[in-house]
Amino acid sequence: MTLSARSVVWKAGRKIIVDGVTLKAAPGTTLGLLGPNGSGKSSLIRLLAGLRAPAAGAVELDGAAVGRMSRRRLAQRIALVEQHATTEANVTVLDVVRLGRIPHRSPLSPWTRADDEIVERALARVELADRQGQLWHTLSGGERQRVHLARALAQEPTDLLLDEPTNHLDIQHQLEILKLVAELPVTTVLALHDLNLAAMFCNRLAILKEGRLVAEGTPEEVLSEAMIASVFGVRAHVAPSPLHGRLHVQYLV
Ligand SMILES: Nc1ncnc2c1ncn2[C@@H]1O[C@H](COP(=O)(O)OP(=O)(O)OP(=O)(O)O)[C@@H](O)[C@H]1O
Repeated sequence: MTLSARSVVWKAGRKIIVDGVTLKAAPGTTLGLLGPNGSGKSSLIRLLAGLRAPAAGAVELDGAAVGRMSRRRLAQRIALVEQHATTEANVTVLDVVRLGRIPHRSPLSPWTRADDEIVERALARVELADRQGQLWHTLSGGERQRVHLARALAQEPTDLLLDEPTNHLDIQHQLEILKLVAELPVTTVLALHDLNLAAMFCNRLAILKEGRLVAEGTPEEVLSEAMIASVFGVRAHVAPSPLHGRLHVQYLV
């Protein structure tokens, strides 16, 4: 439930990509990772998911080193949706979402009615219940993204890691998916580019620049005009929205 990175370093060859990041996602938090292209968001998410071993530091889940947990145990706890998540061509939507149940079943345990219900619920949550039989390769980019989120929901994780989960979605689905994710009773870490959506749906934000964590806190603590100028090189006006009260960023070009 508490996923944390302690002084985590990851290198590609000799180049330092994630540079000593210390970060904790408290239970139930929706933590947004923000930063320019190439700042290390995806790399950090893969470290948190246990897909990569840090060159230094540690990633822990409830105090246990993620690197020492079995793949199966890890998959029972952490679900990951990657930025360019793909899957084999000749499978249906239902096949993909059913994959989410694999970590919870042993080779000898039969598929149960409960598994069916979990899969159906996950599909309904992303509004694709009526597409169960459609072939994966015929889906649009946004539909694929929603199917992968449904697969992650069917996994019933305690911790959900999402790399740009809205990049292919129309605005209605961006809002719906982020609302759904923010309301889930799980810890979520998600990489986002849209500062306004981050302010609306995340309780905490972590800002990366050149692999380093340069700010962490509530949107109100972190999303300042000075931070946007220094990290993103963009002038902006930041003020609470009179409509919904969350911070609203307007860019000045
Ligand atoms: N396996 C690798 N080999 C070499 N360089 C890599 C590797 N993986 C990542 N990088 C580099 O590390 C940097 C960070 O990449 P990463 O994908 O983590 O950034 P990001 O913040 O998610 O970017 P974006 O917003 O563009 O998705 C980039 O410069 C990338 O080219």
